[in-house]
Amino acid sequence: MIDLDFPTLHGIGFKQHFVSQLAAAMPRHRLARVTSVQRDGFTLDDGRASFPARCARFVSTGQAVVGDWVLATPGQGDWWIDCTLDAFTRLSRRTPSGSQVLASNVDTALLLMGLDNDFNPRRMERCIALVRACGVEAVMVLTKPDIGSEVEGRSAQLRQRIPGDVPLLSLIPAQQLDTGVLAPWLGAGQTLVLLGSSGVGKSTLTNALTGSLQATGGTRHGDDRGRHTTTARSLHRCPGGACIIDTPGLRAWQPDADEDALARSFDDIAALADQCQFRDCRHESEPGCAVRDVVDADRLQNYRKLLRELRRAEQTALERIAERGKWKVLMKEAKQRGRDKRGG
Ligand SMILES: Nc1nc2c(ncn2[C@@H]2O[C@H](COP(=O)(O)OP(=O)(O)OP(=O)(O)O)[C@@H](O)[C@H]2O)c(=O)[nH]1
Ligand SMILES: [Zn+2]
Repeated sequence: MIDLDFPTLHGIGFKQHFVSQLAAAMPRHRLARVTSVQRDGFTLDDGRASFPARCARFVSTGQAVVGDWVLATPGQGDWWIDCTLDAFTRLSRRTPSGSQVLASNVDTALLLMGLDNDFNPRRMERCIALVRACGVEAVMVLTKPDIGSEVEGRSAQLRQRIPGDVPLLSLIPAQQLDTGVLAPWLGAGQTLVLLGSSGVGKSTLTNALTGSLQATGGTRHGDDRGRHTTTARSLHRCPGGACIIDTPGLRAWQPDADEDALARSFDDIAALADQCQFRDCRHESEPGCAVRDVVDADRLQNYRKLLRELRRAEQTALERIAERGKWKVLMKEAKQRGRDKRGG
């Protein structure tokens, strides 16, 4: 077992959860957290100092991501990561080739969306589903209230659409007074990740909360899109003892969820569906539907779309081929019927 300096480690997000995994740790081991990942190495922080490290040959480089806790040993003038501790949350998204872990050991995700042209309730619903499927608390943060349009209408529209237990805040990331509303999530030992499109204000908010100086960028004229100023994820410490993970703007938000996890982000639909006249109601044109007239039509459509994507992603390549084959047969039969009709 190694000596653990709890107050120091707590300042960089260490939790009781990891203690049982340290039974086999050797005195030569240094316990530290990954604060950034480069092509050929990592930056670690043990609460006292930040230092570079590399992955020991038997540990795969992709294994440790920002937010992970690792055990490193010294050797040949470098620090080497021996193992990664099991995380209590792994924030991931689905990608065409499987899934990608964005950050580890995160308590809260601040989902930033601009009240300018960035505003997009469907994307926010996706984002909430993605975060909740990973067991991370979602908090919605609307930025650019000073330059956005229809600010009040848009905020009210979102409040109506997103699950009631997701807090919704609005702030200007650069203003100290504004960022005070985030205090409930910034307790010592907490880790937050900032997610949102490029240019929405993630790095500006990181700077305001940590007092550090991340590069920030402007937005493009005309469409308010960002310039992808941040290119890698990185973990920063706040003076109050919380950690913030800044991320580059994401374009694709594919929840890495199963149907149950997705349904939990749309639990208003599931609850109402219990009252539909037909148990297999698709909430389209069936009589006695309890969902259609109550749930926002666009929200319902978005849920269906997410469900379709998820089912498709869960299909194996063979199932997809079989499905295509089934369609081909059906099309052929339909064509034949057409020909028969014309012929006879
Ligand atoms: N007026 C106004 N400008 C803002 C607000 N939030 C962010 N900005 C500006 O928007 C620009 C982009 O902000 P960043 O913090 O770099 O955005 P980002 O989300 O980190 O962008 P990427 O690093 O590209 O992912 C900067 O010029 C900020 O000053 C806001 O609430 N109001
Ligand atoms: Zn129905």
